[in-house]
Amino acid sequence: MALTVGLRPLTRALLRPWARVPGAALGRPAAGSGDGVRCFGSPRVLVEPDPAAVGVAVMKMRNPPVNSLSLEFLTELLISLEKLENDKTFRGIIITSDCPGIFSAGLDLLEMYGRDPAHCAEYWKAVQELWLRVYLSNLVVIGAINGISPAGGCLLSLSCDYRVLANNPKYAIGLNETLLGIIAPFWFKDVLVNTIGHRAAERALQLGFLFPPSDALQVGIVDQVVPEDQVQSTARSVMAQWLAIPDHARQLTKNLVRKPTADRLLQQRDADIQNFVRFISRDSIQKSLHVYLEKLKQKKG
Ligand SMILES: CCCCC/C=C\C/C=C\CCC/C=C/C(=O)SCCNC(=O)CCNC(=O)[C@H](O)C(C)(C)COP(=O)(O)OP(=O)(O)OC[C@H]1O[C@@H](n2cnc3c(N)ncnc32)[C@H](O)[C@@H]1OP(=O)(O)O
Repeated sequence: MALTVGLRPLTRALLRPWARVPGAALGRPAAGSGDGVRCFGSPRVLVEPDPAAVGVAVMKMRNPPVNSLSLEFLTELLISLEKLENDKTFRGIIITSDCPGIFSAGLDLLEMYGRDPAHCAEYWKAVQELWLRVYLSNLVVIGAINGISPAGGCLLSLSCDYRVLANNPKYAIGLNETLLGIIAPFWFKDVLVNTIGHRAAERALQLGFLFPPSDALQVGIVDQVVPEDQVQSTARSVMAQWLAIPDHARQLTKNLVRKPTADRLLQQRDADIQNFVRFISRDSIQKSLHVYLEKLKQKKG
């Protein structure tokens, strides 16, 4: 899937061979990777082969303070995902967070507030790309959700094949866009409907539900809820179960199930970008984002 078509110099620069990132070339331990484990990645994304599971990589999101999906962060995630897809030694990825208490705070609001249409278009293209890359991945993708996961963070989780959530009441998950005065685009909606059903999705989307773990399990937005210190080990054991299936049969089946949903976006990506730019540029929407960002600041007292 072409990554750099239509992207501006900034993003193309970021997409240059990731090995530019000091110490992060494949095979050399990246800074802070500890005991020389062969890993790679970039400043905001650390990818480590799982020492206990052959063919499995753990992708740690580390864009402090809240793993908000900025354009740079999205680009680094895309680069790491592409490398894993192209490295045939990997069959599965566990996506998790290195930011305590937060899986991902979702899309970076500052990429959508006070930005010109060209930037918003570039940003939305990267958001689309991340979803398509994860949702259609040939790898087994398991979300080890070790923190709160609103909106874009929930979409990332829903795009995995399986979701393990830590049993911490603070770690709510959901598409809460209406609480910000905005909306989830149709492909966010489609993935939620596919996961929890039409009526539950309709209610959750309109009310901007953030489901605490027990409710998230009950409605089906996650597959398992476990004690916080068992999230990674549970993700690893589920991965082993999924990797016991022959890759080609599992990949063909995943594609059979997911391609119609992905095609709805693939057939209208430019129109979706234009719709996003028109919508997000509305004065009323910009005002809503301003109010929400102010609330976040006031929350800190
Ligand atoms: C009719 C046609 C329609 C066409 C439609 C087309 C498209 C649809 C249109 C738009 C699509 C939008 C889809 C949007 C998806 C999203 O993901 S929007 C983001 C939603 N995220 C949230 O609501 C989470 C907001 N954050 C929080 O609730 C909290 O920060 C927290 C994650 C619970 C963490 O709390 P805490 O640990 O207390 O940390 P702080 O709140 O203090 O935050 C630390 C700093 O991080 C900043 N921040 C937090 N979240 C974000 C974010 N998402 N983006 C940017 N920045 C964020 C926060 O402001 C703090 O910054 P400072 O330290 O104050 O600088």
